[in-house]
Amino acid sequence: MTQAIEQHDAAADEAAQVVTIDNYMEQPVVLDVNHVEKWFKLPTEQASGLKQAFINWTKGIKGYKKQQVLKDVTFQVHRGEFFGIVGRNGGGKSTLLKIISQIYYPNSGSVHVEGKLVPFIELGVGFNPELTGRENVYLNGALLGFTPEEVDAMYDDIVEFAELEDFMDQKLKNYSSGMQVRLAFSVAIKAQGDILVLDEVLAVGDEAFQRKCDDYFTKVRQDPTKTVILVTHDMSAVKRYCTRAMFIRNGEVAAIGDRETVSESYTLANLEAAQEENERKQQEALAHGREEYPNGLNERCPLLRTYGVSPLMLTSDDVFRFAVEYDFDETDDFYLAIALHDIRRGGITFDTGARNPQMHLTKPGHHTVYFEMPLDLFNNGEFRLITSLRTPIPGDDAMTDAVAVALDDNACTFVIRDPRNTNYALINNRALSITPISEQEAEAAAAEQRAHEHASATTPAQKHTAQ
Ligand SMILES: Nc1ncnc2c1ncn2[C@@H]1O[C@H](COP(=O)(O)OP(=O)(O)OP(=O)(O)O)[C@@H](O)[C@H]1O
Repeated sequence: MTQAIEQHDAAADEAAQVVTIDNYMEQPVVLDVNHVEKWFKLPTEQASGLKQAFINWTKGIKGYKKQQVLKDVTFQVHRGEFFGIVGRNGGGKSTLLKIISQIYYPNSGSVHVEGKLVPFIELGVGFNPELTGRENVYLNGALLGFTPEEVDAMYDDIVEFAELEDFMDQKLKNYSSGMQVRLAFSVAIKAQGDILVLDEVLAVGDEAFQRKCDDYFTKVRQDPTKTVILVTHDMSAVKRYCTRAMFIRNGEVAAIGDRETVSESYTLANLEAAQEENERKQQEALAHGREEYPNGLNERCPLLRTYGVSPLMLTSDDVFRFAVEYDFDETDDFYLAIALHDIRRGGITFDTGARNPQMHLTKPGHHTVYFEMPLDLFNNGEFRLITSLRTPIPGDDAMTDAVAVALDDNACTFVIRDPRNTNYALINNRALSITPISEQEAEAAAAEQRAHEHASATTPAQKHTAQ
């Protein structure tokens, strides 16, 4: 009995040490990034010879332009944290990881690392295709600063995790790319480092290996001595593992803090960027004419797009206002049909119907129409409005032809993020509630409903007779 209690206490102590958003500040800082700036010189005008170089110099032409990739990046990671870094392509995440891993040096600012850092940021670095799997493990171990004896001690573990027991004496060049990734990743995580730096590793390997990585991350998250810094585009990975996260946008820290807030800022930035990009493409197409039509559009209807007029991230209290821009010149009798697609849960949540009188359009040509939709029923989620332009089929009151559909970039995606919405259901608990009642209340209410049903089923004439 005493032993059982002791065991329980030990487990409780261990659990108490798991680093979370609430206690990470109590842990020592293991990565301190201070005002880091990084730029690259991109060549502009090549000097073809000494003479040209001299002429360029006299004219003050530098022959390169400075591309600033990181701007005043400052953050700290504490021991035991699982720290996520997110951002769009080209935002500077990999460059930051390379600076943290001392592959690049910053142009200004400083990085201080406490403990042994193991990077897994680019496949192939530290591996030689002409060597066997076994030799590569030792080579990589040496590059990470381990002695051959230390690699001996972890070798079996690495091979077992990679599930490559039968292949270790084959040359790496004969491995499939998935096998190479497995070996490299196994070395990185089984090497007994203090800080593991990973770039997009979740996107590699087959399903079974990913599950294994998933188990590993779940375990390492509970270990207060191991720190993980993970760059990913996968918001579900951020929400599953990370203590905290940081969003890097155009080389700057756009958001840092709890994983929900950061992944929301990232989602919003993506939605806004997609909408801006779509707008730009439309303008370009209108100015220069189209060579080919986007998915869903055609010569008859070269433009149909739905876009948010309201912000794209809203709460259940908001009303979402959006616009549908179209270009259709054939008839004065056509309709829009709008379907609301629930991206998170799947399926069409709502559909206006193909011949909704409110969606009847009468102006051919290039126009924009505006709509509003209250969101008070909905829970948190991501929703996409898919619009189609339809013409009635002559002689049929119900059927229509879909002339064009606003899909992909032409559809509009918005998200509802309301801190009051806590469950997964589509309809929020202010729109619909399920409340516990007693058996007596249930029986009494049901009896009343039955009596009411009976009374309304009885015709007035019968009622009269009964009286
Ligand atoms: N060695 C280099 N020389 C010149 N420019 C570079 C170099 N490395 C990165 N860049 C530039 O720096 C910018 C940031 O790149 P980086 O790879 O850090 O972004 P990222 O956020 O990791 O993107 P992704 O998600 O696509 O991996 C890009 O514009 C890239 O072209």
